[in-house]
Amino acid sequence: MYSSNNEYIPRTPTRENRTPQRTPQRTPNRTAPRTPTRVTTPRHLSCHSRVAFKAPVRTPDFASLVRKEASTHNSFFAYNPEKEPIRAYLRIRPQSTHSEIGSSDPYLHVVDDLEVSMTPPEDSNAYRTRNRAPERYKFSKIFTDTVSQQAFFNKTTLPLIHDVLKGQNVLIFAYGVTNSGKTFSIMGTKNNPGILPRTLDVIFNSIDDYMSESKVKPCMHSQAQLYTDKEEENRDVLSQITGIPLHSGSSQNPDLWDSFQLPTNRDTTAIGIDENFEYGIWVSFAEIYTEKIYDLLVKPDRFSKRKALSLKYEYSSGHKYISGLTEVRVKTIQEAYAILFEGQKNRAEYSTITNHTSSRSHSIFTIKIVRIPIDENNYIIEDPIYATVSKFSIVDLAGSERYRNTFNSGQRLKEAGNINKSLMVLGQCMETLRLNQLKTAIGKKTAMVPYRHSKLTELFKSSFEGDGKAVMVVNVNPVDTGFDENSHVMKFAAVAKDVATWRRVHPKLELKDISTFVNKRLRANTKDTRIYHGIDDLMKEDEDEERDDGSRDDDDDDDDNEDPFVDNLISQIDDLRNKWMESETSKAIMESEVRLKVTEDFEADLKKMEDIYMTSLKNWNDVAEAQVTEQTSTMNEGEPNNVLLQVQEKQNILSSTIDNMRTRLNDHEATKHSLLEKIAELEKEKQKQLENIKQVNYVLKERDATIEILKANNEPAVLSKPNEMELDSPFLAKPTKRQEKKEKDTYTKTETFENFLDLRKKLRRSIFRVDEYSHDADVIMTEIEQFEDVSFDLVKVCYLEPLHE
Ligand SMILES: Nc1ncnc2c1ncn2[C@@H]1O[C@H](COP(=O)(O)OP(=O)(O)OP(=O)(O)O)[C@@H](O)[C@H]1O
Repeated sequence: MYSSNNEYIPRTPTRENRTPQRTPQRTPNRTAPRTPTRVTTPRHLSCHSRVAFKAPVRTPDFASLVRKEASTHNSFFAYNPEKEPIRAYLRIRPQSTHSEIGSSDPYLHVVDDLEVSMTPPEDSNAYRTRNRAPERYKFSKIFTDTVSQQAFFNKTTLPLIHDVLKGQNVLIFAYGVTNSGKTFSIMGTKNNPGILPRTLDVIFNSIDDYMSESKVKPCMHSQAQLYTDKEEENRDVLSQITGIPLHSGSSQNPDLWDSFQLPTNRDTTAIGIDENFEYGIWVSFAEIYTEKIYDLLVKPDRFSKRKALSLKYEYSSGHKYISGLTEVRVKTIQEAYAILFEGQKNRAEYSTITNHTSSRSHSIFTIKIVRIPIDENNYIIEDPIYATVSKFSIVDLAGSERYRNTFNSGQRLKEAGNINKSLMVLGQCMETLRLNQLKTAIGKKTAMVPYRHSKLTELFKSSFEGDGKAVMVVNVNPVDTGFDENSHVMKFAAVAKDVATWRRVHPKLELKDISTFVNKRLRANTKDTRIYHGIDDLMKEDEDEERDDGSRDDDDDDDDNEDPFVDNLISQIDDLRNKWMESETSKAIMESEVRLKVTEDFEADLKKMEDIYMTSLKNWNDVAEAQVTEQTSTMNEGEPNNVLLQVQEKQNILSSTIDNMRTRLNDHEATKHSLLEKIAELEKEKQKQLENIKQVNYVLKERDATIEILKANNEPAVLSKPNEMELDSPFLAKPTKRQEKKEKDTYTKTETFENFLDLRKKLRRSIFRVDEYSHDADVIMTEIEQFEDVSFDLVKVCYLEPLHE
């Protein structure tokens, strides 16, 4: 189980009476001898994804049905993804006795168990080109130079062995620059073995009596199949590889393997296994060099070209595997070591032949564990369809230093380029996976991860994408390696650590209804029930070191029956509880993120609305202010505000206009009335005057007639005085003295008067022929008007009106 900071926390021991023994041999004082029906509890066995059963039916062709279903439907496998972050463990190499002690201060400081800080020294590129502040990096756990191989293995790898024996796939890889201690961490030395030999030790220690003899073997990525007849004949692959004659009893005789010089300091740990299975162990050893995959269990031949292997696709799982890679069954730890050493020897020979150091290639040691189920009656189900395959890949990567610092031409450059390419692609994959996680969290489309750009990532795609755990060991050598190189390594680790892989949760396999037609073999009742001191005991020591509170689980006292199956169940419950906690936590985090997002969105919307409102308000204010400013600028102090005055003035003008209009309307009415009255009066007056004019005309006509008569008689005209009626005429008003004088003159000045008459005649004529003499009429009128007291109006009234009548 793992805490939030990815630290492996050992399950609290459930039995107090377990002794923390470290011998690989089982203690002889085993209690409760095993009966063929070992477990009475209904068994729900964890099974690998390849085989999933809900309720197997007793039909002869059930297995073929399952096979068919498995090959056609991926949905057949229950898929329950769980978050599984990549753990990154930092290991700091101790200063070697040969290395020069630098004059400057060390740039790497361990802050605590989880964090280091790196201060760029003055001679580093970072100091010259970037921020000079210390860089801080967090890890799942930091191991300083004093940590032993055993402690390092217990913390980093032991929990993974537990997982792989339970059917999970695991990948552990060491990353760092050359000479940083990768090979030391993975392989170790004869007296101080590293992760890989210890893993083999623990697996063999744990499996012990449950080593499978079945004919089921692993194939492809995670499939199982039976030996073919031909393979059956050539089963001694191990003997072929190692050159040591092998016979059926060899695995029982470790003396045969003495030449391999087994490590002196072997790991004696054994962990609890599920005793409902037998375990077959298969190992392989490969190398990736200049983007080509080679089998390290193939003996080098100086005279023929080394054969590169290809990656192939396993349809049912969607993952890739190295096609044609030798997989050897190992039944004892000696055999396993023999294969390991053989592979290492071949690697060294290859590097001599091809003139490269082994640190220029990636080495991949794979342990495949085939679990063969045992049914309630102690029968081994020897059918590959019921077998599960899990694998533990241990990878020692090539040095991550950048080639421009080390190489400059030819094969070295190509080699370095390819090493850097695969490591660079690994980094890109990690970065893309990390970004994809973020994108998924916010509902964005994810990017394609560039696994196919290198063999290394293509092969381990499955480990980063839901087919097991991935663990990274980051090695640094702060004394001999420069700041820049290690900073690069740290940055890679920081990205990889943020990647959460998703792993399958295997469905349960119910074995009690298994078909009678399945190939079964009664399991030899080899030994009594064994007592193992499992991972709990092992971790107890570390726990005591770390947590000195003296607390122990209460249920230890009640738990007297030693039953690995119960242990397993408890372990599963613990795991489930942790997963439940994790899922609850992630759910809560997700909920809070959603809430935060919704709140932020709302806030953003409100802010937008507020902005729009404020902007328009500001615009209005600006306009008003501009006007006021304009006015103010032209306004003297103490003067009233012109805008206001203008408005008031406009209002006043408007109301006075309305008043005026109203008054004028009233006046107009009054004027209209008065005018109408006046018109009526004038009409009356006009009538009256017309009457008078008629009479004057009549008088004048008479006078004319009289004058004509007188003229004819040459008698001086004697004009009678006008009568009363004539005197009443406004035109013949009572003459003034001057007028009297004038009249007198007129009468006396006959000639003038006659001119006048003449003119009058002309006038008559011209008016009579209006169009023809209109011009003359005007002239005449002007002349007439020259006479005193004679106006056009008078002439008109006197002479024209009668004409029109
Ligand atoms: N934790 C350690 N304790 C003691 N010695 C160590 C430790 N780590 C590394 N060394 C020693 O440092 C030297 C270099 O280590 P190692 O060969 O493992 O480096 P490397 O990173 O694998 O290099 P390369 O990439 O070239 O293979 C070895 O002599 C090794 O024994």
